[in-house]
Amino acid sequence: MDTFKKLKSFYWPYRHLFFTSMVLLLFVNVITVAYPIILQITIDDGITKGEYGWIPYLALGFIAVMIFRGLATFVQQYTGDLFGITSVYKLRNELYKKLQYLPFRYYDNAKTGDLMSRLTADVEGFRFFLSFGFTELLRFVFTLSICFGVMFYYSVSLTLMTMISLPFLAIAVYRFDKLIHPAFRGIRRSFGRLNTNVQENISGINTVKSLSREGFQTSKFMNSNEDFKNREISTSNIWAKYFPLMELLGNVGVIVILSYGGYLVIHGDLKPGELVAFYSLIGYILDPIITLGFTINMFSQSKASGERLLEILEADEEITDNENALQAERLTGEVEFNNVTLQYFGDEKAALKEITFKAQPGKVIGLIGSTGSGKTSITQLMTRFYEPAGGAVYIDGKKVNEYSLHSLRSNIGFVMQESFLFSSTIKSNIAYGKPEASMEDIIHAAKMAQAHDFIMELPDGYDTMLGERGLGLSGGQKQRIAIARAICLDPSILILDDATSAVDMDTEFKIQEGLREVMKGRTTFIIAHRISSLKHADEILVLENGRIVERGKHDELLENGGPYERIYKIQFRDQQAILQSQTG
Ligand SMILES: Nc1ncnc2c1ncn2[C@@H]1O[C@H](COP(=O)(O)OP(=O)(O)OP(=O)(O)O)[C@@H](O)[C@H]1O
Repeated sequence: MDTFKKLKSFYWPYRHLFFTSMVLLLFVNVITVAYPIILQITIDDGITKGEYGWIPYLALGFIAVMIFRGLATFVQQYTGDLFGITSVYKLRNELYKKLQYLPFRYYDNAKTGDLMSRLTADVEGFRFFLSFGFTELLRFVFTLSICFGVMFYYSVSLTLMTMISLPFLAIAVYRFDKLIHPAFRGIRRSFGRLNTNVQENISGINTVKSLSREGFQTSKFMNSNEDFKNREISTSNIWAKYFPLMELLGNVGVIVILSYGGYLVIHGDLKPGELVAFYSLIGYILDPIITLGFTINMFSQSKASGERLLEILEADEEITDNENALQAERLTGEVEFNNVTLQYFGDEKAALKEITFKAQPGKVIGLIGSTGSGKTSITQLMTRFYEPAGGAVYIDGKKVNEYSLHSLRSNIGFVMQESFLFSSTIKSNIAYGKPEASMEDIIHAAKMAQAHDFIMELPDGYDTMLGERGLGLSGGQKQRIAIARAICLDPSILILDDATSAVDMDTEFKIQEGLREVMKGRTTFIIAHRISSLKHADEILVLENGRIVERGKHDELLENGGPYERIYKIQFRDQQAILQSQTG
């Protein structure tokens, strides 16, 4: 019940709907028990005694009871459903909000398909229980207590005899629950894996097709599907074994009524009408007892779903605003790293070691080094995507964690290696970080990013709808829109992480010409593999294995005889080779 207790804040505010539904359920149960009682009176006081005049009145009473019951059932089901739907609406919103604020570290280990199945199938499983499961559990309690009450009133000994099989039934139900709960948890996990497979396959369809791995992907999916199927089969086996057993044990009561009840009637210890009423009552009791398996099953499923939802809700947000966080309107953009170390979760060695540098406002810092040397990691500490394990990062003389995340990040324009474009218009993609931006701001940003001309050539210009992940644009065009997006923020710090790697040299040159204008008054970090992209930087930091191994201006570094010079020579040699092949 811990899961339900923890999720209480989502359904408890709507308890009035739940209690209305429950009171009506009790009412419906009481009325239901009136049927066999009316039947008993009709037989014992009407037919047996020859008082036929009563029968039309009893029939009318019966119709009235049925109408009442129908109305009560309608309202009871409606309020019960509303209870589930409204609770889950709030839960779904909360889950989505939580996902927005979870740190990058969470996503490093999470799988999209699995998260999707939590937000859909698990939420739905939980709703189903709130709407129907609770009601079914209470129906069980109400029906059993009311029916047994009436049965005891008619005959104590016959009631006790009908209860003979109940302890066995209880054992069967208990064992069923013990098996079915883990089985359902397994099904939910397996479904999450299945979703992940589909999602990854669709997202990576280019890679799959270009490497002709369709067969491999299909068999990978088939394995997951097989696992899902096997789990479903083994769960349905549990059902198949226990359901008839529970039904059989329940039916022992019917046999007892017919044999022992018949004996009592013959000896005049029970009236015939009472025996008929008994027979109907045991029918009412058996139904919830037998479906108790189904209800428990639903309970188990929703408990498993609730646990998976709680895993998201309870995940540590880690990187949040500190108390009294500063709301900096506009930073000047002085960035300082003081002996910073970074260790990613699960990694044995540090990704950054003893990083120390200071970037004055408006300066351009170039970061170069082999892949995995830590260039991106440096920039991700400025935006607080991750926290350093040692040392501190300062912006405008204050530690980055002193600012509110919003004010910090809205001062930093980040163009990533692979920026994500949403399936909406180009205009709204550019203005994504600054929704209040005017059309002039958007066009200005696009012009700076050398994107305006190609946007104007598109049929709907800035109103062109982009497909998912920017489908319909070339890699270079997507990147230019991403650059425009960062510029649109008018940030005081601009980070270009391999931002021009997807464009040709000519476009790169043009973008850089434009960026030179953009960089004015902003501290800019350029991560690049091509020396040509950062040779004008005020300071170049050369990284190797998470350490700064060289620093200085382009000309100074060329004289150093270190890694920078080596990279330059390789790239220069390549250029020479290209030129020779073109001229020669
Ligand atoms: N989210 C992460 N979780 C765990 N390890 C990570 C994560 N991101 C980066 N790393 C590791 O940290 C190290 C530095 O990575 P980083 O991305 O900063 O390098 P980089 O110099 O930007 O490389 P590239 O030029 O390929 O982009 C690498 O060893 C990488 O494997």
